[in-house]
Amino acid sequence: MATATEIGSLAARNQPSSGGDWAYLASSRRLDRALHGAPWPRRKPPAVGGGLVVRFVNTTETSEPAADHAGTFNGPVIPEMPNSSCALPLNNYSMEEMRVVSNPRRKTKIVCTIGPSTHTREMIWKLAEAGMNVARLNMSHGDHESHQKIIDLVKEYNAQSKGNVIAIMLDTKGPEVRSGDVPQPILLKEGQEFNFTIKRGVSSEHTVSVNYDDFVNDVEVGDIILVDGGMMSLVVRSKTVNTVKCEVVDGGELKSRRHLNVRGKSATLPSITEKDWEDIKFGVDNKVDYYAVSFVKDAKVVHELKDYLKSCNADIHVIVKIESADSIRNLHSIISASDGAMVARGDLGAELPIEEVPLLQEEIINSCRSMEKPVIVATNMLESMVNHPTPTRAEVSDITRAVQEGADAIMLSGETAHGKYPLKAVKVMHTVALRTESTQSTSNVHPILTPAVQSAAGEEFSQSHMSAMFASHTATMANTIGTPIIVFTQTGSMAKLLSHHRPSSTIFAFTNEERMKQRLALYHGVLPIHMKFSNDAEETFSRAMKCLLDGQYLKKGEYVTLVQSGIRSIWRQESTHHVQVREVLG
Ligand SMILES: Nc1ncnc2c1ncn2[C@@H]1O[C@H](COP(=O)(O)OP(=O)(O)O)[C@@H](O)[C@H]1O
Ligand SMILES: C=C(OP(=O)(O)O)C(=O)O
Repeated sequence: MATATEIGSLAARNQPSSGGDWAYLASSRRLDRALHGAPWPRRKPPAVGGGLVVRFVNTTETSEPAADHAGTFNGPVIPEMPNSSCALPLNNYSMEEMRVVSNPRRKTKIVCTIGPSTHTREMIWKLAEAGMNVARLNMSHGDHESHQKIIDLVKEYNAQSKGNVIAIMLDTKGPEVRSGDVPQPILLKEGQEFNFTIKRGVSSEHTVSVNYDDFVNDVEVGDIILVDGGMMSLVVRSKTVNTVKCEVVDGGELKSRRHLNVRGKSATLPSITEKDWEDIKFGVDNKVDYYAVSFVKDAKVVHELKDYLKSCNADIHVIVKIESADSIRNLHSIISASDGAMVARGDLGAELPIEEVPLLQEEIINSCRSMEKPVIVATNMLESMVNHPTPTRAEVSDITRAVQEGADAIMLSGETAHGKYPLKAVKVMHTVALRTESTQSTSNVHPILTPAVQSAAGEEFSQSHMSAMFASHTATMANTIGTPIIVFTQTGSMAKLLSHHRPSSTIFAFTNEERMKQRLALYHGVLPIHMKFSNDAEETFSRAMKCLLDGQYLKKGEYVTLVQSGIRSIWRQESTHHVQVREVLG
């Protein structure tokens, strides 16, 4: 174990970067060379993480289907070491990724919606290697058979890869209103009359079905109907028993199953519909990791779902989608009842004025952060990449903003579900997130102190107060001395708490629960690793160190912060929490 003197000298050698990586690059002739294609000079990385590291990297190209030619980002997963009980992915970087990074591992996680462009074995593997951390199944599309195939493929990937892990998120359709299926897109022209009917199966030049029987009752003459969050819009001119007659305001191509929102109104449907309950049962049967619950109006529905899950002994976490005026009104209670939230900007920006969306995004992220819940920013992040191989600069800024605001994860929807360039989209997301994170030195990442930590002083200390305090201090200490954190967890609780405090280096979360490894894939900065725990603490620690050394995540002589804590005590007899700084021995 490192002595106090050793730790002191460690801190002195590792000042956090202050000027930012770009400032360093820009002031250097290396920028010239980078722009003109000359090779980068090799530079010795500092002995311990925390300072700037110029990585010299190899070009990695993989063969891609169709139009998409992205390189791998998480790198190939190394085969299991003969003498090691775990294996980890190596970080291989493509030429385009050559840049100054202070930490080569991305902390912000990437959620990919799986659809027709990506539902094959080959594409799921490639998405995983390109940086996908969570696979999202949107139950608004496809059937149980097609979703089952995707779940089986992700599980097969997880079983094979060992070093990498993909969590599965089932997104409920919810009480959303959609137009029906159309054999081919219907062209809507500004000024023309167009009708929505509650009769099923209608699709003509002038009329399409709506999947919601009360649609005619809910809308009024003068209401604005938004298609696909405003890509097209219509004004209601009159109604009959079955039909809403409109005039097209902004035209476009109406495809199958498009979102319909009435500006300023929520549908009067229950948050969890009959179809949702069937899909939820399907999720229980398949042991998915997360539900993303659409159109949550209040905390009651979250409690109802959680009670149901408890009754079937299902350990599935509930992410609430914040996408309606009602969910904003009840934001605090909804998030507090949940296990995390998604800023579902598509419907949010249709129900509420679009200029509110960025402000609400920040508010939702801050609410989640203050309640120690993970938060996902979703929708349109790289929308132009559905059809184009490169993003708009505004989209790049959008990713940067979500990362700077502290989101745990950022999400791709159509980009990976039905886009032409799914792998390139993941690659862009990865690169932009990584670059943004590289500018976030410890000095500008302020952990949000939770009420538990803030109120702990002077109050009676509960176990959860103690854990929150402990995580906060551990993260601060690891930042100060510039060490990675190794945590041993059965319930995931201490890994999540540490993630909440956003330490500057990776949190290696060792768990003996396969399920926990999958769940932790969503959390900011956490690299989950499954490993059998021994009854002997020392034996387990050295297995973990060996595993990280084999995976080249640690080097001999480096220091690590090693944490034992959490709800269920492992190995500890007298202390409730335990942190040590250790030197990695070869
Ligand atoms: N499982 C699926 N099967 C078929 N198409 C899908 C599937 N998942 C997503 N898509 C397609 O990708 C698009 C974007 O995905 P997403 O944002 O999740 O859906 P939406 O915008 O319709 O809510 C969908 O509109 C749909 O065209
Ligand atoms: C993510 C969203 O929901 P969905 O894609 O399920 O409609 C959204 O509305 O932004």
